[in-house]
Amino acid sequence: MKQEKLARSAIDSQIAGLAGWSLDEGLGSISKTFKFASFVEAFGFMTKAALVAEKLNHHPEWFNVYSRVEVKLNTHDAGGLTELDFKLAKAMDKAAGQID
Ligand SMILES: C[C@H](O)[C@H](O)[C@H]1CNC2=NC(N)=NC(=O)C2=N1
Repeated sequence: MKQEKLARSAIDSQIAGLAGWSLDEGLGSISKTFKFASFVEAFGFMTKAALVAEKLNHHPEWFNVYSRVEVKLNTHDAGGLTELDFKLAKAMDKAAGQID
């Protein structure tokens, strides 16, 4: 399904409903750093998030060191942010909430 790139107004209202996510310069992506109590918890989060990402066919750019996971979301096919990025962001927040 072709995803439409969101306009600034739609991005603003979507980000207002999220906690801890920030809009990157150029409005091309959103980012969040998740912190956990241990590497095992961080990796558990990544495992949960990976399964959701695969189901959505929408994949994060992420970076992990020990208990920290830095996540960046965008839709490369659309060259910007789409509904799918916000869907995955919410699913990742949920996955993180199930960890600690
Ligand atoms: C061919 C395949 O469906 C596409 O490349 C999908 C896969 N996962 C994706 N993930 C993300 N984040 N953006 C995309 O545009 C995207 N496209």
